[in-house]
Amino acid sequence: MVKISVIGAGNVGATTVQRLAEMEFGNIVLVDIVEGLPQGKALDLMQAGAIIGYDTKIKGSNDYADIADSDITIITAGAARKPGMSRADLININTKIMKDVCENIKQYAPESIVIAVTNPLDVMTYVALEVTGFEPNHVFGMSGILDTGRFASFIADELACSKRDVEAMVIGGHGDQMLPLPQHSSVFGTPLPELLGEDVIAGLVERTIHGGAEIVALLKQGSAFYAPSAAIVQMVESILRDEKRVLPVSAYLEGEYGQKGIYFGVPAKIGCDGIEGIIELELNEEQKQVLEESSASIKESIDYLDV
Ligand SMILES: NC(=O)c1ccc[n+]([C@@H]2O[C@H](COP(=O)([O-])OP(=O)(O)OC[C@H]3O[C@@H](n4cnc5c(N)ncnc54)[C@H](O)[C@@H]3O)[C@@H](O)[C@H]2O)c1
Ligand SMILES: O=C(O)C[C@H](O)C(=O)O
Repeated sequence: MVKISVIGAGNVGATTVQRLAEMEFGNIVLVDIVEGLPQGKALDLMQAGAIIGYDTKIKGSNDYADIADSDITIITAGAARKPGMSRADLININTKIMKDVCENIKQYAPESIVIAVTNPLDVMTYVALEVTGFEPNHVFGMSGILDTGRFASFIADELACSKRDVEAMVIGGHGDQMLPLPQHSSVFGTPLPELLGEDVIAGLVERTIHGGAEIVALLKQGSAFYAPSAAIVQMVESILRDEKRVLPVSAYLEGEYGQKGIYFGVPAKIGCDGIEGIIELELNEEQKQVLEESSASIKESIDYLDV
């Protein structure tokens, strides 16, 4: 039986468990440091199964021994930003949490594929790699599917078309220097620049880049979790069903896109062995420059880390 563990029973963690339970992929363990929180949410989600009609077993726990033999471990533990903060402002508090979580994953679930979600995403995924010592293709981060989903949603709204017919692409770091790619985005095969004017596209790009902050400002407390959990589940599905879908994820680069030794959002083939290939897209000079700036800020944060 497949086993998935979700660390962090907050907004992203609990919503992810809800979606996973409804998909009936396998047994789920939900871990948090707050006593009673994962147990209470697990019980509630188990009871929902009797109404919705799923038999997924969900265990809430404060004990990492319960994640033993997990096939996939998803890390959502950590602080979310408040209005006015950048994701990078979370680096100190969340590095400490990631270290604790990843030491436990290394001890109890050494064969597991790790999906990091905690922000600042690309840097926290690097912490997960360093602390677990797992193979880089088994440690990667969720961000690009979310950013791409936001871009696709804004494109669909602008064109008054179905989101299902929009293919969008966003690469780079999960921060203010992420790079939405209009020429690699299309609606039913027609590239975006043939459908919308430059100014309109620029507006959609800008809104995508600040999509997370827009929600943080509206919520006033916490950050997005419905779209993030949907993105996590898409990654889990591609792994467990060995779909080999090409999805934008934060992957460890070893020369691709001219980058080495950092996690960066790129399209990657996701299957039962985790990241099974990285796809390099054609970029113009201006886009290459944005990627350089984005990677430079990630490298700076990595140099500052104490791991
Ligand atoms: N990568 C992305 O695209 C993306 C999207 C959304 C949220 N996030 C990030 O995900 C993280 C969680 O967001 P959220 O909205 O669920 O926050 P939340 O505050 O609702 O939940 C976080 C949970 O982590 C738990 N936690 C803290 N330290 C822990 C530890 N050492 N072990 C286990 N659990 C611990 C807390 O008790 C809390 O229940 C944040 O860092 C947020 O910025 C990333
Ligand atoms: O914006 C945040 O802080 C959370 C997440 O990274 C997001 O993009 O929604």
